[in-house]
Amino acid sequence: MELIIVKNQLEGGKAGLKLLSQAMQNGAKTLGLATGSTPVEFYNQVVNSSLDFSEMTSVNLDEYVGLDGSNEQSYRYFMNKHLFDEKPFKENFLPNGKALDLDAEVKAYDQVIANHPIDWQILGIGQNGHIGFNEPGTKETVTTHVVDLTPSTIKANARFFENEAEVPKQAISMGLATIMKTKEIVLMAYGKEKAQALKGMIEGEVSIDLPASLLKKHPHVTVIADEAAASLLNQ
Ligand SMILES: N[C@@H]1[C@@H](O)[C@H](O)[C@@H](COP(=O)(O)O)O[C@@H]1O
Repeated sequence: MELIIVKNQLEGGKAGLKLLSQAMQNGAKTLGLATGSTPVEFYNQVVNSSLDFSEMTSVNLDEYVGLDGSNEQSYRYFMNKHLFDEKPFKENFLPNGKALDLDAEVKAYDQVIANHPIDWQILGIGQNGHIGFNEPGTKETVTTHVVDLTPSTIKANARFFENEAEVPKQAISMGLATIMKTKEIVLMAYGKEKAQALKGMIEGEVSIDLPASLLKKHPHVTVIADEAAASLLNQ
């Protein structure tokens, strides 16, 4: 696991863009994308770059159950706004949060990923160490699945909604096994709220109590952290 410490999110976005450009030069065709506040500056950098995505495919990590793409809090809406409207891809996949049959939807999404193996995956990290929406205690072997969000994640994500009661209680998320299969991972962490999770991930034992720690077993992970997120590290 390689660690790049940057001054702030802007520098982190630039570092991420550099890694993405290299991956695309090396033939990456399918990008695994993430939402949340963490990758916003990275997407800004991408939008302002000369990179061309017209032959690229994207597969997103997750989506809230019950929200469709016209809902401003949906991850589809977020991705359109921050990236896809500005940089058209050949195709963009996200789980369908409005699917009537969620079992069928998770199977269909696994098939999408099987058809488009992810070359380069971007990740944020939850304050409790979740990646995607794989909360502590999730099985390491899961692929796409429906998740009951933990109270702490609902609370953390409430800032994007009018109030906490509006936050969906479930999401569809790529599983840990899916994430571990991606060829290259870039995880970004910014702010002191992420310092504890980052320390646990980098310096702690591999444990499902902190899902991001599994990434230690992945052969190609780069962590981009700002000074606040890296402030508890022993170095
Ligand atoms: N499902 C998303 C994750 O993909 C994201 O990495 C994390 C951190 O969010 P933020 O970047 O806003 O801190 O929480 C959300 O719950």
